[in-house]
Amino acid sequence: MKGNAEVLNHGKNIVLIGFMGVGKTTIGQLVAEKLDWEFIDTDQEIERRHHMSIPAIFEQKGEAYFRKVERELIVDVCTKERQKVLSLGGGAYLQEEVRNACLSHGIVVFLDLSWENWKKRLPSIVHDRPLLKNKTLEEIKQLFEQRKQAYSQYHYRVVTDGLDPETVATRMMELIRGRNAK
Ligand SMILES: Nc1ncnc2c1ncn2[C@@H]1O[C@H](COP(=O)(O)OP(=O)(O)O)[C@@H](O)[C@H]1O
Ligand SMILES: O=C(O)C1=C[C@@H](OP(=O)(O)O)[C@@H](O)[C@H](O)C1
Ligand SMILES: [Mg+2]
Repeated sequence: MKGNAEVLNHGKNIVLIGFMGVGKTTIGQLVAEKLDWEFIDTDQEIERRHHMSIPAIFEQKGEAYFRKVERELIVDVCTKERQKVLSLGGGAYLQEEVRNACLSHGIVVFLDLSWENWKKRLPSIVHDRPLLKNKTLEEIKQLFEQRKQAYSQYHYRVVTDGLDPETVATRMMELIRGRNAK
């Protein structure tokens, strides 16, 4: 499977989108390993460049600053790079410029998880997601529902309910390959 860039999308970047905690970082890393492509997680890259954690950036520089940096990074990668697997932060795709860059230059894969299964992950992810802190479950559910609209623009959707990360990654690659083979 490795080094199969020309077969898979002619080397177009693969972009993972979806709500916080659905598995973009985990699955993106796995897909990149399988393809032997470079993996870029926008949050990890922003943390690396700032020598700060995402919660610290939100707290000290504000969300507007974070959104600007995130947008610029994604547009840059989408327009200048190839053979990258790019996992976005869950809120990035709400910005029109981000959606346009990803959809026109990359293959966008939406990781979809039901609310019922997502809820079970909340305790393990809440500590480093500033937007989930100090919110009731009902408020988080509203955010989950509101964001569905933005995530509806994609090339492929993978429903991840009941699937372990390895299975999700394999399914995602089969989907993309299938399209390319047509
Ligand atoms: N398919 C899966 N099944 C079970 N747990 C998962 C799955 N994908 C990710 N996780 C777990 O869910 C949490 C959030 O995953 P992460 O990759 O950080 O999501 P995101 O980048 O979308 O916020 C992590 O604890 C991760 O281990
Ligand atoms: O949905 C969001 O607005 C955010 C999602 C996070 O990334 P993950 O989706 O990887 O958790 C991170 O970018 C930040 O906490 C904001
Ligand atoms: Mg992530």
